[in-house]
Amino acid sequence: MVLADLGKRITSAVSELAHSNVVDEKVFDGMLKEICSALIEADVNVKLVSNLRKSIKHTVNFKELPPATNKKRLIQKAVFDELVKLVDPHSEPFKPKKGRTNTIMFVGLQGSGKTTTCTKLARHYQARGFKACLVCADTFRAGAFDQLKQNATKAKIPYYGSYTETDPVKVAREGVEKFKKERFDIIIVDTSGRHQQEKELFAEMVQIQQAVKPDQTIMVLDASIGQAAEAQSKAFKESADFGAIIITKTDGHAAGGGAISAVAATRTPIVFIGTGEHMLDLERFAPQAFVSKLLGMGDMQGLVEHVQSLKLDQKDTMKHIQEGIFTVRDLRDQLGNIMKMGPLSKMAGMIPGLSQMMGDVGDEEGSLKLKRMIYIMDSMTEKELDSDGKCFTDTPTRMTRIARGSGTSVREVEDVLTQHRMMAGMAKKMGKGMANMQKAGAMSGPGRQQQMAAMQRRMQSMGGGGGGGPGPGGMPNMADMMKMLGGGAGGMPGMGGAAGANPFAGMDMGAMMQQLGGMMGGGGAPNLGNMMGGGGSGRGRR
Ligand SMILES: Nc1nc2c(ncn2[C@@H]2O[C@H](COP(=O)(O)OP(=O)(O)OP(=O)(O)O)[C@@H](O)[C@H]2O)c(=O)[nH]1
Repeated sequence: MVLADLGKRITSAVSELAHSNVVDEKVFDGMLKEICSALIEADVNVKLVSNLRKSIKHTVNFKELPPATNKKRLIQKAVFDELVKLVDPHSEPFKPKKGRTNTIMFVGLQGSGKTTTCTKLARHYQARGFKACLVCADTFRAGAFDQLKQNATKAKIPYYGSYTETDPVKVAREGVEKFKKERFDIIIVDTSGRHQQEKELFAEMVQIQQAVKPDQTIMVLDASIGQAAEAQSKAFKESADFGAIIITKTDGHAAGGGAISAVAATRTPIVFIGTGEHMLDLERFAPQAFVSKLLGMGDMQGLVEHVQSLKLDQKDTMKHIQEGIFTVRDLRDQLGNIMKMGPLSKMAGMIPGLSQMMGDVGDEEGSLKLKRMIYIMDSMTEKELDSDGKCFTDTPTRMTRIARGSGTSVREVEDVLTQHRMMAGMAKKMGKGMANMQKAGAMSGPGRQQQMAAMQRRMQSMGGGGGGGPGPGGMPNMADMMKMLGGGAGGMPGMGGAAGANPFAGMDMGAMMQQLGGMMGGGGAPNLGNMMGGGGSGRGRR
């Protein structure tokens, strides 16, 4: 994604400033210049870039800074805030409510990804307990209904459309009426793609809008639209006043800045971004998290949401970890879950600092490695899987048997077992941490308050706002744990600051990175844990 290159350039301009001994106006101007040319090259509208530059200069007001000010921090914060402003129109998007019909209509240029995104969005709401369905009002493109039907069937979403009716307004009206009667919460209407010049098609779009009276109209924009975005989105806005934007294909090679500029041109919020062709490749867009991710500072909230939406079965493993146990089977289940989460590069983008450090370890290489690890564990006996791994050190011939059975090498089997040992060690510490937490939960009076306050402080020291801390007694889930690891979502993340100390000694961000780095054969990313400032235990090979 070229947006990532933009992020890297901005991050490097800012960190150059952070590393220079003297921060004078010349250094500051140099940084601003680099940021602005990076934005312009990424197709962000020139006028917007110029405004951003003025705003940063105005906020920092270099000449009048008192000598004691922490200039670096002030400048970093100003850059972060202005980038957020660039993608934040300060208007709340529509939020669908359960128990009533919410009609959403999609509009956009031909081939922008409307049909695909309609299904992604329906699936998104379905996964969150809404009764969702799709209506195909694209009678213009041959095959449009078939495409929607195929997508909807795959995602198990009810749909409506017609092979014979040529009037899209009629199809849209009939579809919405039918699903309203059937008490669907979310009805998504897909319309045909059109060009700014096609007057009749624009008129037709308005007629559909009048017929179905959508609660929200969403414009779909392809990230590759470039500088044309402003004119196109304005043309749509004038005809069908849309209230939200979804940018698709942000995983492609487009600069993406044009689509970002459309937000400012129409003062409309981006609600989601499409990050791939798969049904699950839809991410909720939040200005702060987006900029945070763009600058390689991660998006823990996004990660938590993503993990929650997958509804992974973590019960057994979580129960084990709570007890300080981690079996070989737990490792296999966790790796299986990681594979479900989608490309590693996507996950890495959400974890602070990881995408930059992952370097050249490609998705393919990473997932091949994971698959081989799973093959290895699939060749183990049930007893071996449920063990703590000691049986392999006691009888090393087991490793030869497994290597042969899985078509891998003894060295790879050893690697899996090393990985398991490290995670088991972490689980043990984690188990102790949980036990302490439960003790604090069971306590009453000032003792409990003290313990809880101490825990809260430790979490806050990890860099984020801290989200109120874990509930006492209740079983934590993977998402909660990730929240703890990332220091909770919300709050301004420290620019360039990696996660710091950790509530469970040894189980820290650094260690987790090391695990991920290790799993992917992170030869190119040595000692990720230490680089992150965490105290990971080091990945040793026997
Ligand atoms: N890589 C990637 N491809 C996407 C994304 N969203 C959609 N696509 C692809 O873009 C192509 C066009 O998508 P469609 O959904 O058919 O586009 P459309 O806007 O409905 O097309 P019209 O009906 O002609 O207007 C398809 O091949 C999709 O798989 C995305 O976020 N990333």
